[in-house]
Formats: sequence, structure tokens, C-alpha cells
Amino acid sequence: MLTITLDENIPHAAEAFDTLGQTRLVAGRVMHNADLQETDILVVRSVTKVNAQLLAGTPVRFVATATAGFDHIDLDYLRGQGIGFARAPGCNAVSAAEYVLTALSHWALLRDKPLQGRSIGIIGHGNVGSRVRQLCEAQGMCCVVNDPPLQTPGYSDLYSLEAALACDIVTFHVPFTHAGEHPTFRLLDAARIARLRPGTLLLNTARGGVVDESTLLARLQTRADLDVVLDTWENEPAINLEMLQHTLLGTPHIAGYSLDGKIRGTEMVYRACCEFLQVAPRWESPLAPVERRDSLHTYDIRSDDGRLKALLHDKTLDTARYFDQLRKTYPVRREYSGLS
Ligand SMILES: NC(=O)c1ccc[n+]([C@@H]2O[C@H](COP(=O)([O-])OP(=O)(O)OC[C@H]3O[C@@H](n4cnc5c(N)ncnc54)[C@H](O)[C@@H]3O)[C@@H](O)[C@H]2O)c1
Ligand SMILES: O=C(O)[C@H](O)[C@H](O)COP(=O)(O)O
Repeated sequence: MLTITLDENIPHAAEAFDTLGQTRLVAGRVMHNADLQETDILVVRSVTKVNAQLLAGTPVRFVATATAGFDHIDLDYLRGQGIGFARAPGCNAVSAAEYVLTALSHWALLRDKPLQGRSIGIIGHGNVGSRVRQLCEAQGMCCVVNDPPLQTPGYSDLYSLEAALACDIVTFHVPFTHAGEHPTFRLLDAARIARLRPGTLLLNTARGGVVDESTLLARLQTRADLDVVLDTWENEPAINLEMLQHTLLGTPHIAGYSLDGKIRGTEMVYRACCEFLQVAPRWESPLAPVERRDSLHTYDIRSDDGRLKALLHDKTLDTARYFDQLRKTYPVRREYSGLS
């Protein structure tokens, strides 16, 4: 019988993967090589580094991550070992885009800066970035999109990174990469942070390392002339509380945490696993629409911000443990399309 090890934070994972073999739930942040000595299939989320250290000497032959990002996976190692791989591209893109629109709406009301006619630099125009663009265009905003890997002769409406960074609002939706033609490690570096116009609203829901956080913090501490919304941080879960203090909104990496997005991720990796094993899927997502509530109650981003900022007031809290606890116990949030 197949043995399948699953991150305990993948919703409905046991229920789905029980149809394929014997399942075991493990805390993703502390998964070790010893946990996988009898594992054939490993299903993780973004908090588990999947590399030689984790997998060497184990029988694992298929790895899946129920997430869009895959910077935690050593793909070269998997390829070299002939280990199959799947991920869940776009599973939570609607959720992340709705998070961005909600943050923009909050900023617009707070600063009395209507969104209509305002410019937004969207860096990365994949599953999330393209949905952010749709939502922003529907608000009458002017979208300046930057995505060099997409820059082909057929793509005429892309702009330089510098043009995107000169907008009223700047939002990052790139994968976290260190190599290749267009690496994103510290894409927003010290020189670019210095050039951001006073009053800019900056959002990062991609990965912490895309922004040089200590330089950003230094600018906020000396000039305080930017508004910053951070969902992704350097050194998660042990985030820098000084940085948190200087955010307009700070959230614990939950932009993609709609129930819809998470269960879509489960479904995508379950189906990929069935395909790898060449068996027919026998589990389906249990998601049904929920009754409509008014829009403020649909997603109140301020409560996510408030919960994380308890770290600033309650010195008894352990930052890393609390950050992960907020993620693990995240309240049910539905995508707008999940409402009837
Ligand atoms: N905070 C969250 O909860 C959350 C949710 C979903 C995704 N994410 C993160 O956001 C990232 C983007 O998600 P996605 O689903 O849109 O991924 P995606 O792969 O669909 O799109 C990424 C886009 O970025 C572009 N890109 C790559 N390098 C670039 C560069 N140097 N400059 C500009 N553009 C570049 C790619 O060409 C692609 O179009 C993910 O990799 C993940 O790390 C976070
Ligand atoms: O890459 C992604 O899909 C998102 O960042 C995702 O929401 C991360 O969630 P985690 O895997 O850390 O639970």
C-alpha cells in the first residue's frame, strides 16, 4: 500500500488522499528526513523546504505542493532523482487579487484618494497580476504592467519596471527566483526604493525577498512618506516587528487563504497525483456557495491586520509561533464568486 505524507494544513487532504493510500499528517514547518523514511508521495505547502536534505535516502517518488509559489522546491534535485512533481498554479489567484483590491479600497478611504483615474504598477502579469489588472481596470484605474518574461512581439502593452515603479500604487506578483534572465531576489532594491515617489502605496504579496525589507524600513523610519501593505515578509515566520509597525496593513501571508483557493490547491495536487499513479480520481471538492453577506463582511482586511499587530502590544507572544498560529487558525474567507 502507498504511504502518503501530507502537510497537516492542507484542507481536506486526508479525506482526498485516503482514496489513494495510507495517509499521515505532519506539521510542514518541522518536517524532517526521518519523517519520510516510509513515504512514497509527499504533499507540502510553502513552509517545507523540499531538497536533498529532506529527501535523500527516502522512497519518495512524487512530490506535490498545494501552492502557486514553488521557490521552496529544489526542482533540479527532483529532476536528478527522477522524482515526479506537481504544483497548483493559479489555485489562489482570485483570493490574492481580491486581497489586493480590498487593501486598495482601505487605503483609498483612509487617505481620501479615490481609486478611479489612479495609476497602478503591476509587476508580474501571471495568474494573480492579470486578475489584479482586471479588478483595477473595473475601478477605472490605469494599469502599467511590467513582466519581462512575457515580453514577446505579440505583447504590446507591457512597460519597463521603472515606469511601473513610478505609479501611484505599486504591487508585486512575481515568483521568487535567484537565477535566470529575470531574477526577482530584491527586485525592489535600495536604489529603486529610494526612487519611489512620496505618497506611493506599495504592496508585496509575492515573497518577502522580492523587496529589500531593511532598506524599505530605513526609508520609512527616516521619511515615513510611503504607505506599505505587506502580506509576505523576509524571515517568515520570525518577521521583523519594526517592519510590521511601519505597515499600513500587515498580514501573516494569507492573501491566498480563501477557503476556495486552498481547497482548489488540494484538488489540483490530488488530481495530479492520480494522473501520476494513473488511477481515476475518486474525491471531489466539497465547496458550495455560501449566502451573500454585505461586502464589508465578505473580507475585512483590517481584522487580519489587527490580529497580526497584536504582536506589537502583547510582548508575551512569540512572533514565529503566533504568525504560524494565525495562519493555521485562519477564519473561513470566501472568494466573491463563492457567494450566492
Ligand atoms: N501571498 C499569497 O498568499 C500568495 C498567493 C499566491 C501567489 N503568491 C506568490 O505570488 C507569486 C505570483 O503568483 P502567480 O500565481 O501570479 O504566479 P504566475 O507564475 O502565474 O505569474 C508570475 C508572473 O511573473 C512574471 N515574472 C517572472 N519574473 C519576473 C520579473 N523579474 N519581473 C516581472 N515579472 C516577472 C512571470 O512571467 C509571470 O507572468 C507566486 O510565485 C507566489 O510566490 C503569494
Ligand atoms: O504560493 C502560494 O500559493 C501562497 O503563497 C500560499 O498562500 C502560501 O501558503 P502556505 O503554503 O504557506 O500555507
